[in-house]
Amino acid sequence: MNSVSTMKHVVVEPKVQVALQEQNTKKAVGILGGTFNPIHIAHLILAEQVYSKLNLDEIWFIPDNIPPHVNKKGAIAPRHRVEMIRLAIRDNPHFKVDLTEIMRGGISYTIDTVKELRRRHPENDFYLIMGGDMISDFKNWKNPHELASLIKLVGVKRPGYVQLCDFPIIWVDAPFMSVSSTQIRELLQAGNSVKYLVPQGVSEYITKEGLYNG
Ligand SMILES: Nc1ncnc2c1ncn2[C@@H]1O[C@H](COP(=O)(O)OP(=O)(O)OP(=O)(O)O)[C@@H](O)[C@H]1O
Ligand SMILES: O=C(O)c1ccc[n+]([C@@H]2O[C@H](COP(=O)([O-])O)[C@@H](O)[C@H]2O)c1
Repeated sequence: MNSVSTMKHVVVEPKVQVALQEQNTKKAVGILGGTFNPIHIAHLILAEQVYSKLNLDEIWFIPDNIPPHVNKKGAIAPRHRVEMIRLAIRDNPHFKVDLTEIMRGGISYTIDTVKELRRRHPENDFYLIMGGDMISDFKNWKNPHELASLIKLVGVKRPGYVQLCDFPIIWVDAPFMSVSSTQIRELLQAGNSVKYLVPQGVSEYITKEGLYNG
């Protein structure tokens, strides 16, 4: 007997039916926040691995306006970071860029973003994707307990970081990648190539706009 004919004999209460329908119609969206200064291959690879392994419908890249971390302030203008994300994801129909944080302005706290996204998109079920460095630091974020109660947390391990966290994390395996935006900025400042570390369109944009020159 196949599963479809088995299902015919299962009586599902109306309340449960609604819950099941809601579950099935909600779009599963992974959100990856970052400064993306600039976006690089590790961002793209980890996003694709999470998309595929958690069977999500979309991944939204959310560039921050002003990053909460003091040491991250002074990133290049949002318009350049957004354009580089657009160029990096243009061939991938399930990757999107979302401008919630840039439009809101000010310091980009994730709790504010998650609340705004849940209000504007009740049709979606959101998953917050974080690299291992973010996971280690998560307890120091603004309202971490409330945040963890509003969204599922997804972690991708990152070399050099202790992946300890008291919050429930869905860990997704991805190739261990030590690439970082810092490393790319340093290579560019020293006049070295970043070919293959960022998509070709991003590398061309950096050259055309003269970004990250020494
Ligand atoms: N190599 C990597 N492995 C796993 N996660 C990563 C990696 N690079 C970035 N991430 C994750 O991607 C998200 C956005 O990262 P972000 O834009 O800060 O890039 P970054 O490379 O960490 O930048 P920077 O070097 O400027 O600190 C964060 O959750 C971060 O942990
Ligand atoms: O909400 C917070 O308190 C908070 C503290 C640190 C980082 N974040 C978010 O984590 C993401 C990665 O941050 P960053 O600074 O490494 O680019 C980005 O979306 C930040 O807004 C959020």
